[in-house]
Amino acid sequence: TSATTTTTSAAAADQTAATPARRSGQRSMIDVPFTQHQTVRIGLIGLGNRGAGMLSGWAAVPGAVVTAVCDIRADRAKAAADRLVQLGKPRPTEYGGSAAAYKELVRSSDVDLVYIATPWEFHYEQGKAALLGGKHVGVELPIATELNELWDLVDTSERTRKHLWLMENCSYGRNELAMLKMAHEGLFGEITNGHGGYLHDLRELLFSDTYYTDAWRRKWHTRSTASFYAMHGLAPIAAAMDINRGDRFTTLRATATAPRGLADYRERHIPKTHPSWNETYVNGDLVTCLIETAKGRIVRAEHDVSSPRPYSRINSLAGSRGIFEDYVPVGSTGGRVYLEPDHGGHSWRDFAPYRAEYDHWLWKKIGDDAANNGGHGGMDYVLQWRIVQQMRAGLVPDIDVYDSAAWCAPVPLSVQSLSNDGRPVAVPDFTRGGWAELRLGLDSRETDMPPTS
Ligand SMILES: NC(=O)c1ccc[n+]([C@@H]2O[C@H](COP(=O)([O-])OP(=O)(O)OC[C@H]3O[C@@H](n4cnc5c(N)ncnc54)[C@H](O)[C@@H]3O)[C@@H](O)[C@H]2O)c1
Repeated sequence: TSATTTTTSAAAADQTAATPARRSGQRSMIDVPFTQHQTVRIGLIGLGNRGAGMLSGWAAVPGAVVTAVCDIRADRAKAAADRLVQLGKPRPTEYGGSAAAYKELVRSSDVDLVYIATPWEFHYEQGKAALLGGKHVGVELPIATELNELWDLVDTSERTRKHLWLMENCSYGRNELAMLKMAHEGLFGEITNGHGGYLHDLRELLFSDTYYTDAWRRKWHTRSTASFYAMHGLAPIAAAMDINRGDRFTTLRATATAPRGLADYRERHIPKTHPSWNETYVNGDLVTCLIETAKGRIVRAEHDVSSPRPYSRINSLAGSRGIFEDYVPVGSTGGRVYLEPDHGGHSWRDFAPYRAEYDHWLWKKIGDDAANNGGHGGMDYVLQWRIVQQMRAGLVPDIDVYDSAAWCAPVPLSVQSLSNDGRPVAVPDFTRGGWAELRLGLDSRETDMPPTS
């Protein structure tokens, strides 16, 4: 089987010969530090559940100031500005009232960093516009949904010399970062495989008339069969495998189950007069991607938001000396391990002592602030704090445009593979050969936040 796999994958990987050449004026953004910013001035685009939820975290980070807020719904921009004033912060400029209002924000001279938290369909155009406006850009998941768009964001970042990255908060999860440190310290031996994903029963929210604005997220399920949003679980596995930092994704093959969950939920819970009854759901409930790497590792990335089940990002990593599994009911951290030579007897051990020993410096340093200031157990604030710190200190970002493009590529590649009977398709090398060199990323060395005065 493995011989067949290798041959098929090699054939598919050959297609990466199609990597477009860099145009003149374009240079790699690998290891490019931010220029130093005394204060990081932030402009927010999209102030719904996520954008509004991240507002107080941005405002709380030392050295950050929110100078601009934008939403197509002007009342949301005003509410965000009012909230900042309530928090004792300066009133930001409000942009809103039209789909194009964000274009003024990205051109404004008092913004260094644009944060985009609009529906998926706007990320590419808004992210690109922010780069062209001379801003660094943090984009919610995914940065784009088509391969040509991912390439264009890479190219635009390389031309404008500004960073664009995925706001992958789960990369900063405490378990994920401890797992990363353990991987880099060799506790799993040679890493051979990992699994991650996004398994979140969103059915009630998808059919809510008030949660997702204009039900944008449900509508994606009427358009294509794709792994829309596996990044939360995929990115931490990619980091542990040094993807684009010593290894790279080479091929992807996908499977999808039949779409059953949303229609079944609608049948049981949604009145026949509801507009959703005009919709047909085509995305498979469980979409699985198997991604192979240049070093022969396999990653399984899953996406399911339409089936009844407790939440999980899977988050499991294994190698020649041991295995970690998250989201299992063992101990306080929810994780379990089995590591040679310490463990034997085919029985799992609690992850808690390992998490304590391999706790990432970011959590030791700002874990308490994170717990007070942010959602998702504090990892949102750790991400915000770290970005602002990197911009102020003039550091290289932990997550760059190449990481982001690789983690989001399964969205279009799963469509390609599924439309081709699940055959492997080549994953582009967005680094154009720069992937092979080992370099630090999320597993960073401790640095201090520069003083605020
Ligand atoms: N990282 C995480 O943990 C996390 C959590 C939740 C959501 N998200 C992501 O955040 C993004 C937003 O999701 P949400 O749940 O907040 O959706 P939402 O519908 O609550 O919010 C989207 C907002 O964007 C605004 N908007 C739409 N078009 C716009 C435009 N052209 N210009 C300016 N504003 C515009 C809408 O009016 C709305 O206020 C999505 O990408 C989602 O996947 C990430």
